[in-house]
Amino acid sequence: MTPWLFSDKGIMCLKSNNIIFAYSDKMKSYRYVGMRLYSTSKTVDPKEMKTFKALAYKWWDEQGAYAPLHSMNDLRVPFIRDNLLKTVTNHQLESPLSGMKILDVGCGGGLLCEPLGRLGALVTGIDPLNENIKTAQQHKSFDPVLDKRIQYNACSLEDIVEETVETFDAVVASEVVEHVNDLETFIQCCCQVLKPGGSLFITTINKTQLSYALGIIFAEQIAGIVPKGTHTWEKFVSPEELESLLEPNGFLVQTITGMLYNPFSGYWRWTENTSLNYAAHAIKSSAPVETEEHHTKTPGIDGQEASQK
Ligand SMILES: CC(C)=CCC/C(C)=C/CC/C(C)=C/CC/C(C)=C/CC/C(C)=C/CC/C(C)=C/CC/C(C)=C/CC/C(C)=C/CC/C(C)=C/CC/C(C)=C/Cc1cc(C(=O)O)cc(O)c1O
Ligand SMILES: C[S@@+](CC[C@H](N)C(=O)[O-])C[C@H]1O[C@@H](n2cnc3c(N)ncnc32)[C@H](O)[C@@H]1O
Ligand SMILES: [Mg+2]
Repeated sequence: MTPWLFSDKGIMCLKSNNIIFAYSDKMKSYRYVGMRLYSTSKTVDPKEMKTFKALAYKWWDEQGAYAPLHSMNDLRVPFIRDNLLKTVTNHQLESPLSGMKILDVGCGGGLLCEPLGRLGALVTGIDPLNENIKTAQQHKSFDPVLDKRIQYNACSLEDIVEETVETFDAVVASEVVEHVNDLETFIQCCCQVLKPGGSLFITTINKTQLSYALGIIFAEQIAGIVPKGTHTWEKFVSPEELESLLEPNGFLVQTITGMLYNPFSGYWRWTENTSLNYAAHAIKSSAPVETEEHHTKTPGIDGQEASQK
């Protein structure tokens, strides 16, 4: 990673712990400028960061604003585990994901990192918002086993892509893609950090009239299941749009299946109906991507792709 920022204060250097320094020609040294509040990048929307910052210390309140994400673990943890186990020949019963490296992008307070760590996986959780990562760090530190298996980093996906090319067996982006800018770049980065044959797991909200009525009007304005202003319907992603981004960017879609939230019980169930929430599993193709012109393309970011006849 080259942690350089360019600003009206000259070239600034981002050191670890998100502390920003600026180089002073006069003093011939770096001086402290301040703390970075969230990672800026092509895929991070500053408006979204403001929304999430307001709730950054509420992640582990099981009855609070993130209650539906706590109960979603009943579906998404077995979904990830079982699909990953299809790719291995044998596994330990007690820690079936032992040895697997998982990247949880947009991990928030670590609600999904922790159960994946308990299944034996080595989990890297990243989130652009410092406050989320602080909450996640603090929570895992209560459990010495998880403390070793999980590492957190306050950064965007683009920040780590260069140093983690083909590193992970799985990338998870749960309830994240409807909050990102430039979804294609986001998907391309997911592809780059995955090993060939690695798995991408996405859960999100479909872009339908029903998701507007129930996901925004009902869930936010009427029932208060999700805080007001959490979601913007225009940013919702349909399974068709997701597939149309995954397939040309090096993925083979395996499964797309619906999830239905029962607001009375607070629990989720699987359904064939994908008109509200859904989960997707795609595998990074081992072969290079074929483009329309029959050129061989290696997926890259910012349109930097190797092309050969
Ligand atoms: C205009 C207006 C108000 C219309 C509403 C009228 C109305 C209530 C119509 C109901 C129609 C209906 C029942 C449709 C269901 C469609 C369907 C697929 C039916 C299947 C039938 C079936 C199998 C039923 C089984 C029994 C069951 C489960 C019954 C419940 C039915 C029901 C009422 C379903 C609606 C559930 C609901 C309110 C869904 C909201 C959808 C949604 C997108 C919620 C977001 C949930 C979420 C991901 C929360 C986590 C989260 C995320 C974020 C973030 O930033 O992303 C932030 C947070 O704080 C979070 O908590
Ligand atoms: C609804 S929360 C989901 C948290 C976690 N994945 C879970 O399910 O418990 C969305 C998270 O995505 C993060 N996020 C928003 N935009 C992002 C982006 N462009 N890249 C990575 N994470 C992002 C937010 O900071 C927030 O923590
Ligand atoms: Mg969301």
